[in-house]
Amino acid sequence: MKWSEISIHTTQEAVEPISNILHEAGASGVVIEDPMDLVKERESVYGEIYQLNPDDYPDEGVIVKAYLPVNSFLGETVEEIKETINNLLIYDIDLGRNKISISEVNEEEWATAWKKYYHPVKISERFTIVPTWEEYEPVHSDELIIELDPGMAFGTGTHPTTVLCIQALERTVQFGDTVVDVGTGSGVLSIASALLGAKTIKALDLDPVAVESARLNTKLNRVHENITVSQNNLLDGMKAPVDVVVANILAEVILRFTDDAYQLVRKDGYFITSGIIHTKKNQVKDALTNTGFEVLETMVMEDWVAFIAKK
Ligand SMILES: C[S@@+](CC[C@H](N)C(=O)[O-])C[C@H]1O[C@@H](n2cnc3c(N)ncnc32)[C@H](O)[C@@H]1O
Repeated sequence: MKWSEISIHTTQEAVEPISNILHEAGASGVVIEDPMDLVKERESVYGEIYQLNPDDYPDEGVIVKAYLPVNSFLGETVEEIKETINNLLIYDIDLGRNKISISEVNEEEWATAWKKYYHPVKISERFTIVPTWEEYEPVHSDELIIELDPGMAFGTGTHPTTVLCIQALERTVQFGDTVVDVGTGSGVLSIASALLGAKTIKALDLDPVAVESARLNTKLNRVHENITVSQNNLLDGMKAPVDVVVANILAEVILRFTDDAYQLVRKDGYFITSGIIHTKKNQVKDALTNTGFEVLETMVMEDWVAFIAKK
């Protein structure tokens, strides 16, 4: 099959919403070329493998690339993507150069194109994310390893919004807990919860591709007996009090279900929210407080914010 590569030169702030737009338009995977990745301080003592080539990165801004199958709808799809990206300006999202280009790649190139950017990364005190195709020897005996093949779903585990969630889970999840993961993507947060000792986890996503990817990854990590993956809109139909609800979704989406999360979480339980761009921080914080949650912690990484809220 022929694939078309759509390449968007934008800003760090716009990466997340543009990635979502590309996924929703049916893109089969997203590659992010952020020059910040080249200068980030790394804790090399932990033995991660970094093989980043500066030639692959822009001098300024960020390039988001996605792959679309070449078919008779391609023209319309690209126009729709351009229009939806331009609409982000309404939300005051800086699009930078907003230069969009298209080129053709064959399936073989596409299958490996994004993998070269993805290597084992130690993302928190305890967790290291390891792509399934890499060999990795744990450096510490108490290190927790998440093996991932995100495939077409969001969630390589290394995006700041995901890292913040995993760090928040480390601080909240107790042995035997019940966790609901809203917008599970590759399943990474559910897998992290299971490795931290949660007993019953519900991993939910609207996107059937994510559901499939999460199912595969829960098996790869041998935690599938604790995790039920289902296609579901937000918290629709969820009952029984739970200890932790975690959601790494855009701020606009979080605002839609803070009330449902409050109903679902038991007293003294937690609601972890991430995916919040800095400019939307107060809006989400106010919504959490107005619903009845107490915001215990505000965590920040690059332009992203996450909250640990308690009922
Ligand atoms: C930013 S990704 C997070 C993936 C993963 N949890 C992580 O932290 O890396 C957000 C996910 O939310 C899903 N999503 C978006 N809207 C949703 C909705 N209304 N109900 C359930 N899932 C939704 C998307 O399909 C996507 O997989």
